[in-house]
Amino acid sequence: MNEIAHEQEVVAARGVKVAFGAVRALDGADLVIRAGECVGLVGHNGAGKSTIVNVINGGLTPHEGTISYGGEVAQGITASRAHGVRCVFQELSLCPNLTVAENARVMHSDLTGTGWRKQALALVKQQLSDIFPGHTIDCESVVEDLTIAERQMVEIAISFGAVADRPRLVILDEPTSSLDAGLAGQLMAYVRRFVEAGGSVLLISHILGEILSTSNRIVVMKDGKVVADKPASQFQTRSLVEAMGSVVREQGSDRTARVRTGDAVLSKQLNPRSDSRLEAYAGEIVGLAGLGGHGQTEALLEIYLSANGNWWPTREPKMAFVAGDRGLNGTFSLWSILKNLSVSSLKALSSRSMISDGREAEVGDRWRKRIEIRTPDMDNPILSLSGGNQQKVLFARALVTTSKIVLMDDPMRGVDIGTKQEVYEILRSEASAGRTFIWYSTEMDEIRLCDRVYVFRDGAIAAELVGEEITEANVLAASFAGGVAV
Ligand SMILES: Nc1ncnc2c1ncn2[C@@H]1O[C@H](COP(=O)(O)OP(=O)(O)OP(=O)(O)O)[C@@H](O)[C@H]1O
Repeated sequence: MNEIAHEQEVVAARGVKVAFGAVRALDGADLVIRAGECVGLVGHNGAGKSTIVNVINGGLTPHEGTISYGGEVAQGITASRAHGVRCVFQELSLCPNLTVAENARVMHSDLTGTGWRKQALALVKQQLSDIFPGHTIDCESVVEDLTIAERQMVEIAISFGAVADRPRLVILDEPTSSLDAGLAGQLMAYVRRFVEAGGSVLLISHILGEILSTSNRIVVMKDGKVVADKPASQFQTRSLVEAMGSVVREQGSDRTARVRTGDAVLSKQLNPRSDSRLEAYAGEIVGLAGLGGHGQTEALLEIYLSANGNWWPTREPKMAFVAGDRGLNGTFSLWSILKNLSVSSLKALSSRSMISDGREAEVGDRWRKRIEIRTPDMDNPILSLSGGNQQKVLFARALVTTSKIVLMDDPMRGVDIGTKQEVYEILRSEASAGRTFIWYSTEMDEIRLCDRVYVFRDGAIAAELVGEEITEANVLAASFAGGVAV
């Protein structure tokens, strides 16, 4: 590869400061990205990663510091686009009421003329097949009919696509948060090919394995500053976690020893066409695994609706639900952080139909400390929180209820490793106290924490794994037709 091209600076942010009221989102951060490299960007929730992305992408003007593209100081979205910067945002940004091809047109303004629709269709199809060979997305469908994983794939494909000018830097903010391991692997392989051909990628992820295996260089942010910037080969998981300011904890293996007692607290026939019955017992953590989009979310929704069909709030709801697609069905975007947290327990926080402000604030304060929701004030709007911190609020919302069963739809999307470890411990202690969790996860590390796992394939349960049978090999074998779990 050309050594000069390697050294070429695509984007440089120097001494960048951005404040939102009292919050210093960026406090003098420096980030340089050169041609032909994948830079991994990691840091705790609220460290400033999405903010620096917005600055580089030209959507946010820094209060101090400079941005240069190819050595030329400039600002704004037009300048960043002109220099080949593309961004796949953490909160996906496709227009839901347009088709996949129409969304490609929105992103690529040079798709013009009478044949633009055909061209757009060809562009996305080609790009999707290059990145995710074997995908089954219909590019003529309207985006709101796609699953969250498919939307993520489409947005990635559109960003890497080239019409007149090729992308020079593609920023991927949590690109695999909704993708299963197979799709995530395909994307990481494509990133490596793109970088080898001279392109640049800024990869933000809380899944440290993919950062370590894909990046050439890793930048660690903490509290709005860059605290480490070294070749990826000089980091291992432990040193990376420590650089982020967290502590690596050993995962206990006691979950495998759990003995089922009493009657099932949940027993549900899922798919009338098959004999898929999902059961759960008090104190169990039941995992739903398999390739993404094979019916796990639908199963959770079916279970939830069968218990809460009338939608009336009750003092002791039987089940709570942690949404994975927080933008679509998780957060109330015009409400405060506190109201978003307390909305599922209003009955319990009220006396004589009046909500007790004091009790609500006390609950908010307790959970803010327990899972470190990073905000100076719980009355701030929910959208003032970083993505991972919003997800923590949704998690707290479910745990605050007295529900005996908690359904979780891939709830750790974008949550940092320190908090994840905290949440895993909360799950264990709540399960020991008799709560039941039914947990769909796209991460194998989380599936391993479960007592029992149902592997889904084509909308039905393909296998049930217990204790030591819960291995990646068995989950993968059961995920594909013809595979046999041992
Ligand atoms: N529009 C906003 N208004 C107020 N505060 C904001 C706004 N956007 C970001 N912040 C704050 O700036 C800080 C940095 O947020 P940012 O989204 O950059 O973090 P992050 O590192 O991307 O976190 P995550 O891993 O959770 O995505 C956070 O404390 C966040 O609450």
